[in-house]
Amino acid sequence: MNDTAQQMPDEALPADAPAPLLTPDKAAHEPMVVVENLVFEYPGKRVLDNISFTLPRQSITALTGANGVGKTTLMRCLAALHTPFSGRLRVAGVDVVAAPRLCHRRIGYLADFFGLYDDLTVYQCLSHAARAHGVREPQAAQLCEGAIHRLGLQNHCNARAGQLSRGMRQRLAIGQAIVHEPEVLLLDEPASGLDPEARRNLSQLLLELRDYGMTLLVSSHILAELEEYSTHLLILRDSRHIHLQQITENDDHYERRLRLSLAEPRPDLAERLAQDRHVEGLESHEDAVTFLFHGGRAEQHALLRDLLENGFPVCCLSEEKLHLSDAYMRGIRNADAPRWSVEE
Ligand SMILES: Nc1ncnc2c1ncn2[C@@H]1O[C@H](COP(=O)(O)OP(=O)(O)OP(=O)(O)O)[C@@H](O)[C@H]1O
Repeated sequence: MNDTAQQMPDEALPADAPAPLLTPDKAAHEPMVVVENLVFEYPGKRVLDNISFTLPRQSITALTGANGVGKTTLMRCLAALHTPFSGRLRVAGVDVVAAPRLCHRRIGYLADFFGLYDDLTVYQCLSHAARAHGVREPQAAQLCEGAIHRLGLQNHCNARAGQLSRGMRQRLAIGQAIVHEPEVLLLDEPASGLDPEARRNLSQLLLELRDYGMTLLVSSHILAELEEYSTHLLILRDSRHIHLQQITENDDHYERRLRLSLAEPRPDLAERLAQDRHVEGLESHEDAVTFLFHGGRAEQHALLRDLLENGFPVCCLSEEKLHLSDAYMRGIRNADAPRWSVEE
């Protein structure tokens, strides 16, 4: 589908128009998700008040925040299931408010409490979902086969949904959300109720979908699990404040925690490090110091060179894994941050 078609309101979309297939290179200049000044209200209650952010293509963003802050509401707005009071929402190049049906074809959405047709087989569930997204034969059969393969459901095709385990039901529900090969996948608490092995499989699956070209937004309260696959962290702090942070390396500049140890102790080490503007959150340990470093490889090299030139006997400078819970606590606490804060 070309860009002109993307701008068409839903009235111009034939009911039986085939669903668009994943085209990762389309409209590559625009972020995959663009939210500008989003306002949403339930009767008498404003839940989202002027929220703005963008999500890059092929990212996996962990959406988190306190219970009741509005994560599900935000997802439902993005999925064109809630109509905002005001604001601009574009997903995969589509204006969500002007063209919700077209948007549904570009998006896969898994609700926090999803239902399945328990009497249908796995294959029938997927086939029904594909057709509901406007896909016709023979493409529907091809897409069902693709989803079955991608989700490892080969041995369950003829099983009824009602007979599946919790983990397999979750897989099938994700299969229904991706069968039409959407560009954006929204998953609301996808890991709830899954055992550790099923969670690990889910993490692997989400990474594979990202590698396949999808952009994912995943809400969860379980930060350790989000950490396994997320590239970005989106914290809804309250109805008016949202914080976006890149948490894995996809270019040279990203926040990392470094550990530095010396061959012999130097009492002036902390003071020296604190002079570097890229260094923050210094902590002294028995045999090392750790700190957050906001800079690229060149800045890290400059820091090391400076220490060596000033006679610090550096014996090790290594990177520690940055825990999502640290990033979350800093993002949540950062009350002085602007309403839309971004950290890269
Ligand atoms: N249909 C509704 N009518 C009125 N208020 C609602 C409705 N749905 C949700 N709310 C309220 O809107 C706020 C945001 O709810 P939402 O479900 O989006 O939060 P959440 O961050 O997803 O919560 P949780 O982490 O508990 O799943 C809550 O205060 C909730 O009570």
